[in-house]
Amino acid sequence: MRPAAAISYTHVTKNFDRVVAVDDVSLDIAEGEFVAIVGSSGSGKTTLLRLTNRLIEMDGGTISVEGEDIGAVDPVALRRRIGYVFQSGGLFPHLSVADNIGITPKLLGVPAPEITARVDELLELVRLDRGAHRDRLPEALSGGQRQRIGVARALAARPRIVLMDEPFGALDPLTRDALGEDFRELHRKLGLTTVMITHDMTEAILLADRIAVMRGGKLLAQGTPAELARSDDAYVLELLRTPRRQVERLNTLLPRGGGA
Ligand SMILES: Nc1ncnc2c1ncn2[C@@H]1O[C@H](COP(=O)(O)OP(=O)(O)OP(=O)(O)O)[C@@H](O)[C@H]1O
Repeated sequence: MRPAAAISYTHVTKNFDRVVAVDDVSLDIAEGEFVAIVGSSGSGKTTLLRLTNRLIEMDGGTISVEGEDIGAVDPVALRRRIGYVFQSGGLFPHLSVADNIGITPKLLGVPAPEITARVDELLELVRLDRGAHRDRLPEALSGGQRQRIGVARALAARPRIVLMDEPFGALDPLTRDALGEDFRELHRKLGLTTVMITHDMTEAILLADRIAVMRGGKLLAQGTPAELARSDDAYVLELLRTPRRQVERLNTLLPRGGGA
């Protein structure tokens, strides 16, 4: 028997007025899997993620998380079981780094000394120096540091599932690469199930086990990069052509055997 999916979407639909934001999407995400959702702006990626932890409610279909229909789970309890990393960190500007990271444990009534220890542990996990960062406000951090704090905050209540909405999109390429690699390692080390939205097919191929492609609210295709390459959908193939073209151009333009 196959193990229960960590997240299972069955015929999920969400409308906003006359827009069908998510249109009959069915997708299973296995425990421990890293899945990237790729698609252009407005294809329904964020809506699908927000339906998963009941930030918004669906109009049709079902979603189950760890075998439980989310309709039967209290939304607040559900959100504590699922970490969420927002596009640009989504940190509270008036709270220090430590208070941002510790906010969920605080709401859960964890005693202050335990929160302090957990914050330190999380800062270490996301590779930020505790002394230098604990008491800073988000405005005093770089974009990459803010995203690291966003990841630490999402992990504070020890979720087994993490949803990430274009977490590395606004970063310079080197920081983006480093953070992506670091998160992939955290995903492995902590045994997480991760769903990450990205516009960038190269990032999806490099980080995810499996890629789901959305367009106009529909799930067009899903599979490993090699499986997607065998798709007969023109849009999916076009998405895959971009990373290949980049590699070919880089191979032409960058002399091999140098520093790069
Ligand atoms: N709260 C809302 N009210 C009305 N329409 C909405 C709302 N949220 C999303 N939509 C619409 O639903 C569709 C899907 O939006 P969604 O944000 O899920 O796309 P996306 O793929 O995440 O886009 P992006 O990559 O730009 O974040 C879009 O047409 C959007 O305008």
